[in-house]
Amino acid sequence: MPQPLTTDAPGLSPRARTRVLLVEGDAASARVATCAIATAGGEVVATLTPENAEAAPGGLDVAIVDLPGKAALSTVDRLVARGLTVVATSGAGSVALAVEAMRRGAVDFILKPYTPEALARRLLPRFAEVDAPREQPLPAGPASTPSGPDFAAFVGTSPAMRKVYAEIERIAPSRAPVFVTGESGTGKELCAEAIHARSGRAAKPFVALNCGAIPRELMESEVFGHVRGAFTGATEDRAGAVEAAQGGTLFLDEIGEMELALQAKLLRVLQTGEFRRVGEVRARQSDVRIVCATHRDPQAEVAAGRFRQDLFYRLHVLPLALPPLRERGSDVAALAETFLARFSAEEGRGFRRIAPDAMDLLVAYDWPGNVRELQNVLRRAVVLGDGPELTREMLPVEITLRRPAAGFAPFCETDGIEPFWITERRVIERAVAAFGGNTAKAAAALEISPSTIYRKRERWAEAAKA
Ligand SMILES: Nc1ncnc2c1ncn2[C@@H]1O[C@H](COP(=O)(O)OP(=O)(O)OP(=O)(O)O)[C@@H](O)[C@H]1O
Repeated sequence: MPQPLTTDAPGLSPRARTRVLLVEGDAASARVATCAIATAGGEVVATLTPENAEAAPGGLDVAIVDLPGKAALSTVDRLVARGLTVVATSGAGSVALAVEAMRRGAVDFILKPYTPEALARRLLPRFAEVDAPREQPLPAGPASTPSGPDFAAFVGTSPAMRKVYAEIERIAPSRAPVFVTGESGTGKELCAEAIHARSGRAAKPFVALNCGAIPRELMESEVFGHVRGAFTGATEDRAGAVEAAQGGTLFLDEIGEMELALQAKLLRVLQTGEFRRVGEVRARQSDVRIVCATHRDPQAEVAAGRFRQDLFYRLHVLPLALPPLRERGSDVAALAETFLARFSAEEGRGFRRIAPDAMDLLVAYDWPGNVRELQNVLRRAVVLGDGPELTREMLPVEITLRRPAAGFAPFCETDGIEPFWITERRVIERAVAAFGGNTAKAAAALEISPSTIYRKRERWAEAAKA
């Protein structure tokens, strides 16, 4: 009889944590999911591959089941029949499979690839449901305990973010579309999740599609589904994200990357609720709330002819602008401490605090890649170093170069010299801020084209992600 690959984690009280079965054939995904389960307050009792899922032990609360193909649906059936709360996961392009899993009793599905943080956020309410009287768990581990989120999954109490939280509360109950703008990594997806969770649709699916990450030729099928024979490789009928999100919320990230022809079809959904699977004659009726997001200036995209004006006005009913991290003051420190504690627990390191001079550098840095960049900096420091203190030497050079070190000679020849891209970025960001975030006006004042600014920003954000 096949044996579980992993058994009870030592030192965890089985009564205190949600007992989870992980059915996952891919070792890398299993590692990410295990981190996420611990962060959300669960305990992986067994990790099984889909082939040996029959070996699941008793006493489980939740099963997280990857669906590599149709055959795995029978595992969902068996686990649902055993009374487990089943959460399905699947790779891109498997939306139809996930829809079928939900029809068979799975309570949620989560598209891969996921980060540990994103998966943990989705699992947390499910774990809370199976053990309602239990207190909301905090990440386990040796690091200092983070204070937890301040609103939904957001950390931060700066005036700029309090305004965002109040707006989310106000707009969540409406059925109208929401248009979220903000630089890359500011938390636009988190925002969409918070809106969904506070809406009357919270019990229905939240489906996120990143239009920038899906190959153009597959996009229509991912959004609307297709029928068998619609194109080469379409061997069966498949539902798309609109159907998967039926009754719930569809989050379209990087909406500006959607082709104009597809934008017209989305407009029709917004006007009449109608859509067609690719290759299908009859129209279907949808009931989804659309939240979309872009890191670009949408008005400039409309002006440049890349975004349909009629669609823009249909979507831009409830606009929500997320401030860049550099405008959130002390949130940087709160976020850094939260991430240090979280990553230290996940990576089994003993970090407990950030040295004051390292914290000064973090707060002074202007974070072009925003919260995601801060996360990456902390993750890298935790993985490469060890505690108890995170010191300035553990920070990357673009952060430590920001200011001369204490005791730096006042007239040293190299004083104030920095890499060209840092100077360039400062000039551009200052111009954009001076024109209230209007990239087109900032570009005109700098006598460069707006696309140069977009390209450079993308490069800085990519560098921050690397
Ligand atoms: N205020 C916050 N508190 C805690 N975590 C945050 C906060 N804002 C963002 N994050 C985290 O930072 C990461 C980036 O956030 P998210 O994906 O929502 O950004 P985004 O604006 O959608 O980025 P992109 O434009 O690149 O798609 C995620 O892991 C998210 O959980």
